[in-house]
Parts: sequence; C-alpha cells; structure tokens
Amino acid sequence: MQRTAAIGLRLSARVCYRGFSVRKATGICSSIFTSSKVTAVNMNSGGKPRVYVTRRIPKEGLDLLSKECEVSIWDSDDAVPQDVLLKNIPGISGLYCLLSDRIDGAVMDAAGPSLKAISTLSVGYDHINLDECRKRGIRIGYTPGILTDATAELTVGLLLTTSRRLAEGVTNVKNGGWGTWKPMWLTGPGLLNSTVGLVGLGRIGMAIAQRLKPFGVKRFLYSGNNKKPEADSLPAEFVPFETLVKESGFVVVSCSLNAQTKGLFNKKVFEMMSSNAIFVNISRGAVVNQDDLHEALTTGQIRAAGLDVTTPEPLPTDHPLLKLDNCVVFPHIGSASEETRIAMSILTTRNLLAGLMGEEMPEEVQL
Ligand SMILES: O=C(O)C(=O)CO
Repeated sequence: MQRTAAIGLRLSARVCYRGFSVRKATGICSSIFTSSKVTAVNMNSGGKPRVYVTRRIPKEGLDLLSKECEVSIWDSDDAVPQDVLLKNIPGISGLYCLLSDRIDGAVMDAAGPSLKAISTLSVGYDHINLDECRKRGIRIGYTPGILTDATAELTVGLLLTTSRRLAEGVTNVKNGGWGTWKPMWLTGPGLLNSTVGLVGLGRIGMAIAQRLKPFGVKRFLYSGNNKKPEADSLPAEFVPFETLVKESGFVVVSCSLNAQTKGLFNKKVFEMMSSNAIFVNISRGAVVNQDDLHEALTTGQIRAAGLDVTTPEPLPTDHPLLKLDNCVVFPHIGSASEETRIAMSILTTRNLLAGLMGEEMPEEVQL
C-alpha cells in the first residue's frame, strides 16, 4: 500500500481508521497509506462491488482489483484481528484472503448474503470452510500452477539444507565452531543413489521430482489416492504409503491437508522410517504430529527433518523443535519468489472478479 500511496488515489467517501470504517469527506489523500499498520481504506466507490482484502498485497493485484471494485483493505503485513474483520465485512460481495486467515461460517455470516466469492492468495484452501461455502453458494478461487516452480525450487533447497546440514554449517562459521578441517564433520546423506518418496505426486510433487532427478536419485516412490500416468516419465513407482515410508531415504510431503492427511505423520509412521531418513514437509504443518516428530528426532528414529510449514505459524521461538540441530525450520516461504507472489496476487484478483461477474474463474475450487 505504501507504493499505492505514491499514486495519490482519490479516496471515496469512506476512510477506515484503526481498522474501523467511518464516513468522511471525499478528498485526495495519500498520507493515510503511509502508516504501515492498522490502517484500512475503502476506495473507488460508485456502484462497484464491495470487496474486502485481509492483508497488504502486491500492488499489481490490488490495482487490478481497485479498477473494478470498491476495495477495503487491512493495510498491514500483520493478520487482521478477527473482530476487526467481522466489523468490516457486512455487505461485501467478495473476500480476498490469505492462507493464514480462518474463513469459517462466522465470517460468512458477518458478510451476509451479499457474499458471492472468496478468493485466496494460495494453492491451499484448508483455511476455508468448504461446507459453509457450498451451503451458501459461495464460490472459491485459489492459485494452483503458478507457484509450482518456486515451491519445488525451495523444497530442493530445504532438502539439501537438512541433509547436508547447511544451517549448522553457517551457524558454526559464525560462532567459532569451525575448527580445523575434519573428514566426517557436518556430513550427511547425499541424493546420489538414494530413494526419494513423495507423499502426494501432484503438480508440486512432480516438479520436485523433476528437479531432484539430475542429482542421481536411484528410485522415486510415490503414494496417494491414484496412480498417475505422468509418473512414468520420471519414472516413479506407485506404492502403498507404508512401503514409501519404510523404503525412502528422503520422505517429502507435498500433499494437501484434508481429513485423510491430518496427523498422517505420527509416532507409528516415524517408527517405520529408517533411522537414516530425512523428512521434509512443505505441505501444511497439521499433516505432522509435531510432538511425535520431536521424539523421532531426539531418539534417533529418523535422522533429520526440514519443515517449511508448522503448527502454529509462526512457530514460537521457544518451541522444542527449534532447539534441535537436526531440525531445520523455514518460515513458510515455499512460493516466495517475487514474480510468483506478484502472479499470485493477480490471479487471486482475476478469480475474485470472475466470481463477482458470475463468470468462470481462471482457477476455481470445485465444491
Ligand atoms: O499457496 C499456498 O498454499 C502456500 O502454502 C504458500 O504459497
């Protein structure tokens, strides 16, 4: 929004102050955009559909949205408090949200029957209550595809950071732990001749495997609901989940979070894994029982874990997993390349606009 400020948008009759919307005189105002926190602004009224945006988003997506809609935005990098959200959405037609917003029946009730479409700046939509949307005929847009490459790239980085102990290396360089060169210091398993198991071989799982193949992986295994014809090009073997966790040196979780996958990685599963296995999760934190993971890492049931997602997010800085050298935690940055996030913001807008016009969304969740 600070960049939007430079444009000096003509504000419509509504200005939000500390998150509360109040009626004010129309006028040119850019200063309101310069406060970095708790400022929400309504723009571009004039018979256009009203939409609410729950966070500061890239200018590209916001500008496109502002052309067609009267936009209220929570102009902050922090999450909108639930009470502020509920106060600001009565009568909106569209909701532009993020994966960290909980969009449940109460939110939809607060918006009221005018709410036609919800569009999330994410491929995951586990934060949106689908049953409530179905009941009310609310359509949902999401952002698959465009974040596949960035997420797969980051997964390779996380896997190598974990297996080759890159974070420990950097820490030791900084804290004086780097002594003389020692043959087995900071060693870990390589990908050459390894077996990589992908839990969920969707778009992102395939893109991860394609990137790992040139490292000389010997076998790719995958599990999931269905055998995928595209797996033959890797090639990857479709195996039962149990076989995958028992036989993989690297277990990479790239499935979506749903009733079937929630808590999938628990004590019983970690016990089946090899004591040399590296566990990597880029899906959702709730796929893993974190207490069981902690136990597996501290008792040597598995060798190390790399997580780009946790429960909760952010993970409290005193969380036991953060005390372990054999656990690497990234702050949910899988899709965080600049071009990807900008593309996501535009696709989220295009989905919302299509939903509001009653047109086919470029990417719609099938309810
Ligand atoms: O899009 C998602 O669902 C993510 O987790 C981050 O890109």
